[in-house]
Amino acid sequence: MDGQSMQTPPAQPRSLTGPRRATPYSRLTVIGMGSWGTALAATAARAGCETRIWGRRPDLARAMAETGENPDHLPGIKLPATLRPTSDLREALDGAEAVLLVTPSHTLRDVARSMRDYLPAGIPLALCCKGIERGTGYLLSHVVEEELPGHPVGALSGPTFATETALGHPTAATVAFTFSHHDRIEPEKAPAARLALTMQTEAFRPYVSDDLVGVEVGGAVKNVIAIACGMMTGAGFAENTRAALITRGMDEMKFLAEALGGRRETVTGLSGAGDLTLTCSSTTSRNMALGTQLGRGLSRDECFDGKPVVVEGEINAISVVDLARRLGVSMPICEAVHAVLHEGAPLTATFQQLWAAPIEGEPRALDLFLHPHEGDPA
Ligand SMILES: NC(=O)C1=CN([C@@H]2O[C@H](COP(=O)(O)OP(=O)(O)OC[C@H]3O[C@@H](n4cnc5c(N)ncnc54)[C@H](OP(=O)(O)O)[C@@H]3O)[C@@H](O)[C@H]2O)C=CC1
Ligand SMILES: O=C(CO)COP(=O)(O)O
Repeated sequence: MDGQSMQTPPAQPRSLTGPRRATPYSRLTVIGMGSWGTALAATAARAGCETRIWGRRPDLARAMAETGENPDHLPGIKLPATLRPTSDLREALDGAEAVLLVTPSHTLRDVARSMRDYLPAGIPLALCCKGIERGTGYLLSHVVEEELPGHPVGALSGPTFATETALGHPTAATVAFTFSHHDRIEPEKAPAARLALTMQTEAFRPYVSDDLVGVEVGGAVKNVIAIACGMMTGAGFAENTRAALITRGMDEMKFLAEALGGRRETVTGLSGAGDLTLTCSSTTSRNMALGTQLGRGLSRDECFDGKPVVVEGEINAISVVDLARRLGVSMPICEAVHAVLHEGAPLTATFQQLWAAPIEGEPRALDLFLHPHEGDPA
Protein backbone atom coordinates (compact mmCIF):
# COMPACT_ATOMS: atom_id res chain seq x y z
CA MET A 1 0.00 0.00 0.00
CA ASP A 2 1.44 3.37 -0.91
CA GLY A 3 -0.23 5.76 1.46
CA GLN A 4 -0.87 6.49 5.05
CA SER A 5 -4.39 6.41 6.39
CA MET A 6 -6.45 9.53 5.72
CA GLN A 7 -8.42 8.71 8.84
CA THR A 8 -5.89 7.76 11.51
CA PRO A 9 -4.10 10.21 13.77
CA PRO A 10 -0.81 11.36 12.23
CA ALA A 11 0.99 10.41 15.45
CA GLN A 12 0.71 6.73 14.53
CA PRO A 13 2.76 5.95 11.42
CA ARG A 14 1.06 3.39 9.20
CA SER A 15 3.10 3.52 6.04
CA LEU A 16 3.13 -0.01 4.74
CA THR A 17 5.46 0.43 1.81
CA GLY A 18 9.00 -0.94 1.52
CA PRO A 19 10.12 -3.79 3.73
CA ARG A 20 6.96 -3.58 5.85
CA ARG A 21 4.67 -4.03 2.87
CA ALA A 22 1.60 -6.10 3.72
CA THR A 23 0.91 -9.40 1.97
CA PRO A 24 -2.38 -9.41 0.05
CA TYR A 25 -4.82 -12.27 0.56
CA SER A 26 -4.63 -14.71 -2.31
CA ARG A 27 -8.23 -16.08 -2.08
CA LEU A 28 -11.19 -13.81 -1.38
CA THR A 29 -14.91 -14.61 -1.21
CA VAL A 30 -17.63 -12.04 -1.75
CA ILE A 31 -21.00 -12.85 -0.18
CA GLY A 32 -23.75 -11.08 -2.11
CA MET A 33 -24.26 -10.94 -5.87
CA GLY A 34 -25.93 -7.54 -6.04
CA SER A 35 -24.34 -4.55 -7.76
CA TRP A 36 -21.88 -3.70 -4.98
CA GLY A 37 -20.82 -7.29 -4.32
CA THR A 38 -20.23 -7.74 -8.05
CA ALA A 39 -18.24 -4.49 -8.34
CA LEU A 40 -16.05 -5.41 -5.37
CA ALA A 41 -15.50 -8.94 -6.66
CA ALA A 42 -14.51 -7.53 -10.05
CA THR A 43 -12.09 -5.14 -8.35
CA ALA A 44 -10.42 -7.90 -6.31
CA ALA A 45 -10.15 -10.12 -9.38
CA ARG A 46 -8.61 -7.25 -11.36
CA ALA A 47 -6.12 -6.80 -8.52
CA GLY A 48 -5.00 -10.38 -9.15
CA CYS A 49 -6.78 -12.08 -6.26
CA GLU A 50 -8.48 -15.44 -6.82
CA THR A 51 -12.06 -14.33 -6.18
CA ARG A 52 -15.36 -16.15 -5.76
CA ILE A 53 -18.75 -14.50 -5.48
CA TRP A 54 -21.78 -16.11 -3.83
CA GLY A 55 -25.41 -15.28 -4.59
CA ARG A 56 -28.53 -17.01 -3.34
CA ARG A 57 -29.96 -17.64 -6.83
CA PRO A 58 -28.45 -20.47 -8.92
CA ASP A 59 -29.90 -18.95 -12.11
CA LEU A 60 -28.01 -15.69 -11.57
CA ALA A 61 -24.75 -17.48 -10.70
CA ARG A 62 -25.14 -19.55 -13.89
CA ALA A 63 -25.92 -16.50 -16.02
CA MET A 64 -22.87 -14.72 -14.65
CA ALA A 65 -20.62 -17.69 -15.35
CA GLU A 66 -21.99 -18.03 -18.91
CA THR A 67 -22.09 -14.38 -19.95
CA GLY A 68 -19.30 -12.81 -17.85
CA GLU A 69 -21.77 -10.15 -16.70
CA ASN A 70 -24.26 -9.72 -13.89
CA PRO A 71 -27.38 -9.32 -16.04
CA ASP A 72 -29.66 -8.44 -13.12
CA HIS A 73 -27.58 -6.00 -11.13
CA LEU A 74 -24.81 -4.64 -13.40
CA PRO A 75 -25.97 -5.35 -16.96
CA GLY A 76 -23.58 -4.52 -19.78
CA ILE A 77 -20.42 -4.42 -17.65
CA LYS A 78 -17.83 -7.07 -18.53
CA LEU A 79 -16.42 -8.83 -15.49
CA PRO A 80 -12.95 -10.40 -15.24
CA ALA A 81 -12.89 -13.91 -16.69
CA THR A 82 -11.16 -15.21 -13.54
CA LEU A 83 -14.13 -14.35 -11.31
CA ARG A 84 -15.98 -17.48 -10.11
CA PRO A 85 -19.70 -17.10 -9.36
CA THR A 86 -21.54 -19.76 -7.36
CA SER A 87 -24.74 -20.23 -5.36
CA ASP A 88 -23.16 -22.99 -3.25
CA LEU A 89 -22.06 -21.45 0.04
CA ARG A 90 -19.70 -24.29 0.95
CA GLU A 91 -17.95 -24.03 -2.41
CA ALA A 92 -17.84 -20.24 -2.13
CA LEU A 93 -16.15 -20.25 1.28
CA ASP A 94 -13.84 -23.23 0.80
CA GLY A 95 -10.28 -21.99 1.23
CA ALA A 96 -11.21 -18.32 1.55
CA GLU A 97 -8.57 -16.23 3.32
CA ALA A 98 -10.89 -13.24 3.75
CA VAL A 99 -14.59 -12.58 3.15
CA LEU A 100 -16.54 -9.49 2.11
CA LEU A 101 -20.16 -9.34 3.33
CA VAL A 102 -22.26 -7.45 0.78
CA THR A 103 -25.93 -8.31 1.30
CA PRO A 104 -28.57 -5.73 2.34
CA SER A 105 -28.13 -4.92 6.04
CA HIS A 106 -31.46 -6.40 7.16
CA THR A 107 -30.46 -9.81 5.73
CA LEU A 108 -26.99 -9.83 7.27
CA ARG A 109 -27.72 -11.73 10.48
CA ASP A 110 -29.34 -14.64 8.62
CA VAL A 111 -26.67 -14.73 5.96
CA ALA A 112 -23.88 -14.67 8.58
CA ARG A 113 -25.56 -17.47 10.54
CA SER A 114 -25.79 -19.62 7.41
CA MET A 115 -22.00 -19.34 6.96
CA ARG A 116 -21.15 -20.82 10.39
CA ASP A 117 -20.50 -24.37 9.26
CA TYR A 118 -18.28 -23.44 6.36
CA LEU A 119 -15.84 -20.93 7.81
CA PRO A 120 -12.81 -21.84 9.93
CA ALA A 121 -12.14 -19.46 12.84
CA GLY A 122 -9.82 -16.53 12.30
CA ILE A 123 -10.80 -15.63 8.73
CA PRO A 124 -11.24 -11.83 8.55
CA LEU A 125 -14.73 -10.64 7.60
CA ALA A 126 -15.32 -7.17 6.16
CA LEU A 127 -18.73 -5.55 6.07
CA CYS A 128 -19.48 -3.75 2.84
CA CYS A 129 -23.16 -3.16 3.61
CA LYS A 130 -24.28 -0.03 5.43
CA GLY A 131 -26.65 0.05 8.37
CA ILE A 132 -27.54 -0.47 12.01
CA GLU A 133 -29.64 -3.46 13.02
CA ARG A 134 -33.29 -2.66 13.63
CA GLY A 135 -34.53 -3.63 17.07
CA THR A 136 -31.16 -4.24 18.73
CA GLY A 137 -29.50 -1.00 17.58
CA TYR A 138 -26.32 -2.99 17.02
CA LEU A 139 -23.64 -1.92 14.60
CA LEU A 140 -23.39 -4.57 11.89
CA SER A 141 -19.94 -5.58 13.12
CA HIS A 142 -21.55 -6.63 16.40
CA VAL A 143 -24.22 -8.62 14.56
CA VAL A 144 -21.48 -10.52 12.73
CA GLU A 145 -19.46 -11.04 15.91
CA GLU A 146 -22.54 -12.60 17.51
CA GLU A 147 -23.31 -14.90 14.60
CA LEU A 148 -19.73 -15.74 13.63
CA PRO A 149 -17.59 -15.52 16.76
CA GLY A 150 -13.83 -15.93 16.49
CA HIS A 151 -13.18 -13.76 13.43
CA PRO A 152 -11.61 -10.31 13.05
CA VAL A 153 -14.49 -8.13 11.81
CA GLY A 154 -14.04 -4.88 9.90
CA ALA A 155 -15.62 -2.78 7.17
CA LEU A 156 -14.91 -1.43 3.73
CA SER A 157 -16.85 1.77 3.12
CA GLY A 158 -16.68 5.03 1.21
CA PRO A 159 -18.08 7.09 -1.65
CA THR A 160 -18.46 4.24 -4.11
CA PHE A 161 -21.30 3.91 -6.60
CA ALA A 162 -21.13 0.28 -7.73
CA THR A 163 -21.45 0.98 -11.45
CA GLU A 164 -18.60 3.48 -11.42
CA THR A 165 -16.33 1.14 -9.45
CA ALA A 166 -17.17 -1.76 -11.78
CA LEU A 167 -16.39 0.41 -14.81
CA GLY A 168 -12.99 1.22 -13.32
CA HIS A 169 -13.53 4.89 -12.52
CA PRO A 170 -11.04 6.15 -9.91
CA THR A 171 -12.57 5.39 -6.52
CA ALA A 172 -11.31 5.57 -2.93
CA ALA A 173 -12.63 3.82 0.16
CA THR A 174 -11.68 3.12 3.76
CA VAL A 175 -10.87 -0.32 5.12
CA ALA A 176 -11.32 -0.33 8.91
CA PHE A 177 -10.61 -3.01 11.48
CA THR A 178 -10.13 -2.41 15.19
CA PHE A 179 -6.38 -2.79 15.68
CA SER A 180 -5.25 -5.39 18.20
CA HIS A 181 -2.10 -4.95 20.24
CA HIS A 182 -0.30 -7.18 17.76
CA ASP A 183 -1.57 -5.19 14.77
CA ARG A 184 0.10 -2.11 16.24
CA ILE A 185 3.46 -3.90 16.49
CA GLU A 186 3.29 -5.48 13.02
CA PRO A 187 0.78 -3.35 11.06
CA GLU A 188 1.71 -5.07 7.81
CA LYS A 189 0.06 -8.24 9.14
CA ALA A 190 -3.15 -6.47 10.21
CA PRO A 191 -6.29 -7.56 8.32
CA ALA A 192 -7.02 -3.93 7.37
CA ALA A 193 -3.65 -3.56 5.65
CA ARG A 194 -3.81 -6.95 3.97
CA LEU A 195 -7.36 -6.44 2.71
CA ALA A 196 -6.58 -2.93 1.49
CA LEU A 197 -3.68 -4.28 -0.54
CA THR A 198 -5.80 -7.17 -1.83
CA MET A 199 -8.34 -4.71 -3.25
CA GLN A 200 -5.90 -2.11 -4.57
CA THR A 201 -5.83 -1.50 -8.32
CA GLU A 202 -4.82 1.47 -10.44
CA ALA A 203 -8.38 2.73 -10.09
CA PHE A 204 -9.36 1.58 -6.59
CA ARG A 205 -7.54 3.14 -3.63
CA PRO A 206 -8.30 1.69 -0.20
CA TYR A 207 -7.06 3.63 2.86
CA VAL A 208 -6.61 2.00 6.25
CA SER A 209 -8.32 3.05 9.48
CA ASP A 210 -8.62 1.58 12.96
CA ASP A 211 -11.87 3.39 13.74
CA LEU A 212 -14.45 0.76 12.83
CA VAL A 213 -17.22 2.47 14.82
CA GLY A 214 -16.69 5.81 13.06
CA VAL A 215 -16.71 4.12 9.65
CA GLU A 216 -19.85 2.10 10.35
CA VAL A 217 -21.80 5.04 11.74
CA GLY A 218 -20.89 7.15 8.69
CA GLY A 219 -22.23 4.51 6.30
CA ALA A 220 -25.49 4.06 8.21
CA VAL A 221 -26.33 7.72 8.79
CA LYS A 222 -25.41 9.10 5.37
CA ASN A 223 -28.23 7.16 3.73
CA VAL A 224 -30.83 8.77 6.01
CA ILE A 225 -29.42 12.24 5.35
CA ALA A 226 -29.47 11.49 1.60
CA ILE A 227 -33.19 10.76 1.83
CA ALA A 228 -33.63 14.14 3.58
CA CYS A 229 -31.69 15.92 0.82
CA GLY A 230 -33.78 14.17 -1.81
CA MET A 231 -37.02 15.07 -0.04
CA MET A 232 -36.12 18.75 0.14
CA THR A 233 -34.85 18.87 -3.44
CA GLY A 234 -37.96 17.09 -4.71
CA ALA A 235 -40.20 19.42 -2.73
CA GLY A 236 -38.62 22.43 -4.46
CA PHE A 237 -36.13 23.70 -1.88
CA ALA A 238 -32.86 24.98 -3.35
CA GLU A 239 -29.12 24.31 -3.22
CA ASN A 240 -28.43 26.42 -0.09
CA THR A 241 -30.83 24.21 1.80
CA ARG A 242 -29.23 21.00 0.57
CA ALA A 243 -25.74 22.23 1.54
CA ALA A 244 -27.04 23.09 5.01
CA LEU A 245 -28.60 19.65 5.36
CA ILE A 246 -25.38 17.91 4.33
CA THR A 247 -23.34 19.95 6.83
CA ARG A 248 -25.76 19.65 9.73
CA GLY A 249 -26.26 16.00 8.81
CA MET A 250 -22.54 15.49 9.19
CA ASP A 251 -22.81 16.91 12.70
CA GLU A 252 -25.51 14.35 13.50
CA MET A 253 -23.16 11.66 12.22
CA LYS A 254 -20.37 13.04 14.43
CA PHE A 255 -22.50 13.11 17.56
CA LEU A 256 -23.67 9.52 17.09
CA ALA A 257 -20.17 8.28 16.24
CA GLU A 258 -18.69 9.92 19.33
CA ALA A 259 -21.47 8.62 21.56
CA LEU A 260 -20.55 5.11 20.41
CA GLY A 261 -16.79 5.61 20.83
CA GLY A 262 -15.92 6.54 17.24
CA ARG A 263 -13.71 9.46 16.24
CA ARG A 264 -14.65 12.85 14.85
CA GLU A 265 -11.91 12.82 12.19
CA THR A 266 -13.27 9.58 10.75
CA VAL A 267 -16.55 11.35 10.09
CA THR A 268 -14.69 13.96 8.03
CA GLY A 269 -13.02 11.21 5.94
CA LEU A 270 -14.06 9.08 2.97
CA SER A 271 -16.57 6.91 4.82
CA GLY A 272 -18.30 9.94 6.37
CA ALA A 273 -18.10 13.28 4.57
CA GLY A 274 -16.99 11.57 1.35
CA ASP A 275 -19.93 9.20 1.17
CA LEU A 276 -22.35 11.84 2.42
CA THR A 277 -21.28 14.22 -0.34
CA LEU A 278 -21.61 11.57 -3.04
CA THR A 279 -24.94 10.23 -1.87
CA CYS A 280 -26.53 13.64 -1.28
CA SER A 281 -25.49 15.01 -4.67
CA SER A 282 -27.00 12.68 -7.22
CA THR A 283 -30.07 10.59 -7.87
CA THR A 284 -27.71 7.77 -8.86
CA SER A 285 -28.06 7.21 -5.12
CA ARG A 286 -31.15 5.15 -4.43
CA ASN A 287 -31.57 6.94 -1.10
CA MET A 288 -31.44 10.38 -2.68
CA ALA A 289 -33.71 9.12 -5.49
CA LEU A 290 -36.32 7.82 -3.03
CA GLY A 291 -36.35 11.13 -1.17
CA THR A 292 -36.63 13.10 -4.41
CA GLN A 293 -39.60 11.08 -5.63
CA LEU A 294 -41.39 11.39 -2.28
CA GLY A 295 -40.61 15.13 -2.26
CA ARG A 296 -42.28 15.46 -5.65
CA GLY A 297 -45.42 13.94 -4.18
CA LEU A 298 -45.23 10.31 -5.31
CA SER A 299 -46.53 7.68 -2.90
CA ARG A 300 -44.01 5.10 -1.68
CA ASP A 301 -45.61 2.46 -3.92
CA GLU A 302 -45.16 4.65 -7.00
CA CYS A 303 -41.44 5.25 -6.37
CA PHE A 304 -38.99 3.43 -8.69
CA ASP A 305 -42.03 2.53 -10.85
CA GLY A 306 -43.08 0.09 -8.16
CA LYS A 307 -39.91 -2.03 -8.51
CA PRO A 308 -38.23 -3.40 -5.35
CA VAL A 309 -35.02 -1.44 -4.77
CA VAL A 310 -32.57 -1.65 -1.84
CA VAL A 311 -32.88 1.71 -0.04
CA GLU A 312 -30.92 1.22 3.18
CA GLY A 313 -31.82 4.61 4.67
CA GLU A 314 -35.50 3.70 4.75
CA ILE A 315 -35.20 0.98 7.41
CA ASN A 316 -32.15 2.63 8.90
CA ALA A 317 -34.12 5.80 9.63
CA ILE A 318 -35.85 3.63 12.25
CA SER A 319 -32.71 2.05 13.68
CA VAL A 320 -30.65 5.28 13.64
CA VAL A 321 -33.38 7.33 15.35
CA ASP A 322 -34.08 4.58 17.87
CA LEU A 323 -30.39 4.31 18.75
CA ALA A 324 -29.98 8.10 18.96
CA ARG A 325 -32.93 8.38 21.33
CA ARG A 326 -31.53 5.63 23.53
CA LEU A 327 -28.17 7.38 23.68
CA GLY A 328 -29.67 10.86 24.14
CA VAL A 329 -28.10 12.12 20.90
CA SER A 330 -29.95 14.87 19.06
CA MET A 331 -30.47 14.00 15.36
CA PRO A 332 -33.24 16.31 14.12
CA ILE A 333 -32.71 15.66 10.38
CA CYS A 334 -32.90 11.89 10.87
CA GLU A 335 -35.95 12.44 13.10
CA ALA A 336 -37.62 14.41 10.29
CA VAL A 337 -36.96 11.64 7.75
CA HIS A 338 -38.26 9.06 10.22
CA ALA A 339 -41.42 11.09 10.85
CA VAL A 340 -42.19 11.40 7.12
CA LEU A 341 -41.36 7.81 6.19
CA HIS A 342 -42.74 5.97 9.16
CA GLU A 343 -45.19 8.19 11.05
CA GLY A 344 -47.14 9.70 8.18
CA ALA A 345 -45.91 13.25 8.88
CA PRO A 346 -46.46 15.71 6.00
CA LEU A 347 -43.19 16.16 4.13
CA THR A 348 -43.02 19.90 3.46
CA ALA A 349 -44.42 20.95 6.84
CA THR A 350 -41.97 18.62 8.62
CA PHE A 351 -39.00 20.22 6.89
CA GLN A 352 -40.39 23.72 7.47
CA GLN A 353 -40.60 22.86 11.19
CA LEU A 354 -37.03 21.60 11.09
CA TRP A 355 -36.02 24.97 9.72
CA ALA A 356 -37.99 26.86 12.34
CA ALA A 357 -36.56 24.88 15.26
CA PRO A 358 -34.53 26.86 17.81
CA ILE A 359 -30.89 27.02 16.80
CA GLU A 360 -28.84 25.07 19.32
CA GLY A 361 -25.23 25.94 20.00
CA GLU A 362 -25.32 29.21 18.12
CA PRO A 363 -27.27 31.21 20.76
CA ARG A 364 -24.30 30.98 23.06
CA ALA A 365 -22.06 32.47 20.39
CA LEU A 366 -24.64 35.20 19.89
CA ASP A 367 -24.73 35.87 23.64
CA LEU A 368 -20.99 36.23 23.71
CA PHE A 369 -21.20 38.62 20.79
CA LEU A 370 -23.92 40.72 22.41
CA HIS A 371 -22.41 40.60 25.90
CA PRO A 372 -18.70 40.22 25.27
CA HIS A 373 -17.65 41.13 28.82
CA GLU A 374 -20.14 38.97 30.64
CA GLY A 375 -18.34 36.95 33.29
CA ASP A 376 -15.12 38.96 32.90
CA PRO A 377 -13.57 40.10 36.17
CA ALA A 378 -14.70 43.68 36.86
N1 LIG B 1 -24.82 -0.30 -4.95
C1 LIG B 1 -23.92 0.55 -4.47
O1 LIG B 1 -23.50 1.49 -5.16
C2 LIG B 1 -23.39 0.36 -3.09
C3 LIG B 1 -24.05 -0.43 -2.17
N2 LIG B 1 -23.56 -0.57 -0.92
C4 LIG B 1 -24.23 -1.40 0.06
O2 LIG B 1 -24.16 -2.76 -0.33
C5 LIG B 1 -25.25 -3.49 0.22
C6 LIG B 1 -25.85 -4.36 -0.87
O3 LIG B 1 -26.45 -3.49 -1.79
P1 LIG B 1 -26.38 -3.66 -3.38
O4 LIG B 1 -25.32 -4.58 -3.82
O5 LIG B 1 -26.37 -2.30 -3.94
O6 LIG B 1 -27.78 -4.32 -3.64
P2 LIG B 1 -28.51 -4.59 -5.02
O7 LIG B 1 -29.80 -3.86 -4.99
O8 LIG B 1 -27.64 -4.35 -6.18
O9 LIG B 1 -28.82 -6.14 -4.91
C7 LIG B 1 -29.43 -6.67 -3.78
C8 LIG B 1 -28.72 -7.95 -3.48
O10 LIG B 1 -29.15 -8.45 -2.21
C9 LIG B 1 -29.60 -9.79 -2.40
N3 LIG B 1 -30.58 -10.12 -1.41
C10 LIG B 1 -31.79 -9.55 -1.21
N4 LIG B 1 -32.40 -10.15 -0.19
C11 LIG B 1 -31.56 -11.12 0.26
C12 LIG B 1 -31.63 -12.11 1.27
N5 LIG B 1 -32.70 -12.20 2.05
N6 LIG B 1 -30.59 -12.93 1.46
C13 LIG B 1 -29.49 -12.83 0.68
N7 LIG B 1 -29.37 -11.94 -0.31
C14 LIG B 1 -30.39 -11.10 -0.51
C15 LIG B 1 -30.15 -9.78 -3.81
O11 LIG B 1 -30.25 -11.10 -4.28
P3 LIG B 1 -31.16 -11.42 -5.57
O12 LIG B 1 -30.42 -10.92 -6.74
O13 LIG B 1 -31.26 -12.90 -5.51
O14 LIG B 1 -32.48 -10.72 -5.36
C16 LIG B 1 -29.04 -9.01 -4.49
O15 LIG B 1 -27.90 -9.81 -4.68
C17 LIG B 1 -26.19 -2.44 0.82
O16 LIG B 1 -26.00 -2.37 2.20
C18 LIG B 1 -25.73 -1.13 0.19
O17 LIG B 1 -25.95 0.00 1.02
C19 LIG B 1 -22.42 0.06 -0.53
C20 LIG B 1 -21.72 0.85 -1.39
C21 LIG B 1 -22.14 1.06 -2.76
O1 LIG C 1 -23.53 3.71 -0.62
C1 LIG C 1 -23.53 4.09 -1.78
C2 LIG C 1 -22.45 4.86 -2.37
O2 LIG C 1 -21.34 4.94 -1.52
C3 LIG C 1 -24.70 3.80 -2.62
O3 LIG C 1 -25.72 4.65 -2.26
P1 LIG C 1 -27.23 4.23 -2.49
O4 LIG C 1 -27.46 2.97 -1.71
O5 LIG C 1 -28.02 5.39 -2.01
O6 LIG C 1 -27.40 4.01 -3.97
